[in-house]
Amino acid sequence: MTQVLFVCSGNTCRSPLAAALFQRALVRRNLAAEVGSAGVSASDGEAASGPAQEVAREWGFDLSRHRSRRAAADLVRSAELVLAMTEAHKRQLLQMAPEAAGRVFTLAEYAGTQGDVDDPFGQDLDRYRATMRQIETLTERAADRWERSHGHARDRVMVGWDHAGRVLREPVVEVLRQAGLQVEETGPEEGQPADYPDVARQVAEAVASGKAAFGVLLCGTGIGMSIAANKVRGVRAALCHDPFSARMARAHNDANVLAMGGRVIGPGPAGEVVRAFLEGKFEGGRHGRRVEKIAGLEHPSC
Ligand SMILES: O=C[C@H](O)[C@H](O)[C@H](O)COP(=O)(O)O
Repeated sequence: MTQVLFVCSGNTCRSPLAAALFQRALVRRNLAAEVGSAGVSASDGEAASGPAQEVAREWGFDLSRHRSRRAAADLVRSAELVLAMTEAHKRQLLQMAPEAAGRVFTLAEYAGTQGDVDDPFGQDLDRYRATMRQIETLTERAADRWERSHGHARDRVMVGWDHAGRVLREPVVEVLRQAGLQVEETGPEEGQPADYPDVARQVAEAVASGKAAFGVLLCGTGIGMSIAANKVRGVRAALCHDPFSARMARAHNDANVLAMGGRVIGPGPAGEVVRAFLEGKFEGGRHGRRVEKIAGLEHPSC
């Protein structure tokens, strides 16, 4: 499966160059992903254009075996991330596969900036080189972002508590460490009070920014923590006090924060809930569509 798909018009120049540069940026970061490219108006089976092959060679790549393919709806739907060279390509992709909303960006947008990647088609070699440099800058930044969400952060979890949730801190952290995860902790010392929104905010922002793969929040009931964490864009906090709910929170809701209450559940059962949360795997499919709709609620249209 193509995990990261770069898309331009004909898939003979910009997108194969971007795929090659992004792949190299990942290798340099010790990361691996299936990277591919396609074109919204491509014919299948065309070689990369002569000048594209030439600049690729200058940068140390061999595009001679590249063959173009059309960015069909299935390909777009199945990719984890789709990076379009221009806003127009992005619009076309979303028209073709609206359910991919939230996974389709322009390359510049995903790289934290804006603008289209220039099309050098029919221009001299210097224009191709300029485009290559532009893509190189953007793919480096895109790889940094990919690393934040897929790199070492994959093993990092943040646990936060207030005075009433502190009782669960130890069993929760122990289960996470046993699972081989790196745990970052935040919360008051024994006997010190804390306002749960302050703690929830720290953990939720770490998750939303990709610094932590997920978070665990502990207060008296888990309710305040879950309400507060869910105010942070990109966070899906689930309040769970039984293993079934915890597993389903991952499987159906792709929850990235687990909230529990130290006045509701004991240390042993809390450990079981964390184990179930870790075991749960997001099922995608119809659940993916629904999670996209949750994300849509974060960007009201009026
Ligand atoms: O939802 C909120 C949490 O359960 C808090 O931990 C709780 O409200 C703290 O209450 P108190 O300040 O009375 O210990």
